[in-house]
Amino acid sequence: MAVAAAMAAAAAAAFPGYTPPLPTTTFNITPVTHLGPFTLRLHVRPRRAAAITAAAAATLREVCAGRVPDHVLQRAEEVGYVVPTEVQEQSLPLLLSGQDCILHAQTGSGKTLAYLLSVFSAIDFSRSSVQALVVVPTRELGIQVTKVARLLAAKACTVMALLDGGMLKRQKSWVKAEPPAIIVATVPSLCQMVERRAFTLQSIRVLVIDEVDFIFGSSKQVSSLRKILTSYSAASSRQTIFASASIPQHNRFLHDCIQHKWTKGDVVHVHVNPVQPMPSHLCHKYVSERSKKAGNPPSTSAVVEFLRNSYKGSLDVLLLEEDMNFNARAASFSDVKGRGFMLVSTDIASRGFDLPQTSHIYNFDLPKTATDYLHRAGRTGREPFSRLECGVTTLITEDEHFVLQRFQNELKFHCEELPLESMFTLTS
Ligand SMILES: Nc1ncnc2c1ncn2[C@@H]1O[C@H](COP(=O)(O)OP(=O)(O)OP(=O)(O)O)[C@@H](O)[C@H]1O
Repeated sequence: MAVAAAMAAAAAAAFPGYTPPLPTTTFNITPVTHLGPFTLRLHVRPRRAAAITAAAAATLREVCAGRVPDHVLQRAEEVGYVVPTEVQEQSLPLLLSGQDCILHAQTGSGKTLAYLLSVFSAIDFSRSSVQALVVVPTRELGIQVTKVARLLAAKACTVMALLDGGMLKRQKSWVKAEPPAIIVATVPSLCQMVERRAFTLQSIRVLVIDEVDFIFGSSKQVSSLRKILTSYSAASSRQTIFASASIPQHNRFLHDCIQHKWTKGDVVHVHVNPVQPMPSHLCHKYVSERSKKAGNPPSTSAVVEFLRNSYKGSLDVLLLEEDMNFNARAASFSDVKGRGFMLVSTDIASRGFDLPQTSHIYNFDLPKTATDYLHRAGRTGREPFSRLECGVTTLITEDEHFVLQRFQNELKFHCEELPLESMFTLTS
């Protein structure tokens, strides 16, 4: 279970570059099951926005000139997207010329804006038809991407979210009556709508699959994803963009893209920071805990209950996990965007979740794979705060040392042992 501890303000999520004043706070937590009588000290630091890429040669407006409508660029600037991040600088010239692309860059590097600008450059704002489709793995990521797309579109076109737990029946008649230009969808909701003939994907100009390795890795979703890529629309008639911070065996994936006609034959792999997949400013620590049993993390509800009792009145502790109903998930999600908080979450929040001011991640269990570790860690150290040092602390058992070492070798990062006594204060 990943525990993202952060002091954040909603405005920072919606308006990059905005820095609300934050107090420095140290929280003492007594972890729940295996740690018994210890107090865990959580430090939450205030952090200031860093100037993003002062050294970047051109502004976003210059990179997109003549390709992205002026009103979209205007909105982007108002929101705070002025200078392109590295992945945007590298990919936008290709994306805006209509090239199929695999965007492969570190977590929090700004892939969403890169592919959305491509979407806005390709759609015809005067046409009433579904022209762009962004496929996401989770409802929460869908809400986030929809929000950025709406922010950029202002009222120039409609962006509809077709997400699990949504009102698909009602949305079906809306899509038919007034087709939105852009749809952001999870795979099951999208397939339901297409199978019920609410709309076709024939007129799609841009198809984006975000967190592509995650969706391909789900046995439940993979056959539907293949249909979206090949049966419902043809690669030759659209621009196809895949995005993720991790594309294991990317050469093989590139080969498959061409072989299976998921993309055109001249698809480009934009790989930013290939040598260092993990953002370098993250500070990794681990605590070896003798009484902890591998693969036996405390339940989320136990952790939440404990933390809520410990922080009554001083800190909001929120929960986000798959088992919650969609309304409760939506409430938690909008709450975390609203004020300072500590979020207790399962891996549902480990992909794409963008809370830019998250400064600490606490892994109560060791993630199963190096890729999972990378994505959980990537919830911190995100643009525009990425130049500041952020921390990832993982509780492991003695048996898990070698697994963590394997992750370090694979992702090329260094994880320092945190002596138990510097992290815990004996309270009994
Ligand atoms: N050019 C820019 N200027 C300022 N902020 C930016 C810029 N581009 C993106 N951001 C901000 O950077 C943060 C991370 O962006 P985004 O969510 O797109 O990352 P990502 O690469 O998709 O990460 P992940 O792989 O974790 O999903 C967001 O808060 C976004 O608003």
